[in-house]
Amino acid sequence: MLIKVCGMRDPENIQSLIQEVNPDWMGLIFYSKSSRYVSGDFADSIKITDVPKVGVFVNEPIEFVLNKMEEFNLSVVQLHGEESPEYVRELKLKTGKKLWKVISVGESIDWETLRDYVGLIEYFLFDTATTQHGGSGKRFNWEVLEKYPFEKGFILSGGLDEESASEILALAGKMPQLAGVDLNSKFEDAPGLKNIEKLKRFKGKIIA
Ligand SMILES: O=C(O)c1ccccc1NCC(=O)[C@H](O)[C@H](O)COP(=O)(O)O
Repeated sequence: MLIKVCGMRDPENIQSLIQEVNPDWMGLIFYSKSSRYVSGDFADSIKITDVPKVGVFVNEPIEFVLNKMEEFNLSVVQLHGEESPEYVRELKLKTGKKLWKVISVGESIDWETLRDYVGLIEYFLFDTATTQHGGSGKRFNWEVLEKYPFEKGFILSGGLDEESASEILALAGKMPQLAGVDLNSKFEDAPGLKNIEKLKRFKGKIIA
């Protein structure tokens, strides 16, 4: 089970995360309305950190994404808005990097609307629908995923906490497409500041 820790920005907290948790990815949020927004002030120290970095974007112009990829040395782009398959195709052509498409989950999902993304992305990321786009701290009803019709891997997100570990493992037992989890607000002491002990405990439960 792969682990992404999202909403990082504090250089000391990032160093502790890398040394003590060693996640598969660290997420940086480039959505200016988020309380976890990463400004350019942090770029020099974050750019050189030794962990794959996922940039989180909400309906941004492609040029903005390209600039942040360069500025922060991003390995993955997570598209957290209403970006169309055409937008994703263009971004893929221009960057050649791995792209994740977020699907905001409410009561149900119209799976056909996801089909055009399948050949373009590395993973879908399923997150709880919210007017703030992300970071709600709320779980969606995972039963919605039971009819997931693709082989494409996905990342589970939305309000995951320490107590979610056993249910995540049970879901992974039923769904081999579940490649990883995305951890955020339930592991924070303050927006953008993660509790390293909580993350370590969670990792201990989820990684055999
Ligand atoms: O976390 C935010 O503030 C945020 C705001 C706007 C768009 C995306 C955002 N977060 C991106 C993520 O991938 C989060 O980890 C995901 O939404 C889950 O967050 P949480 O429900 O707090 O676990």
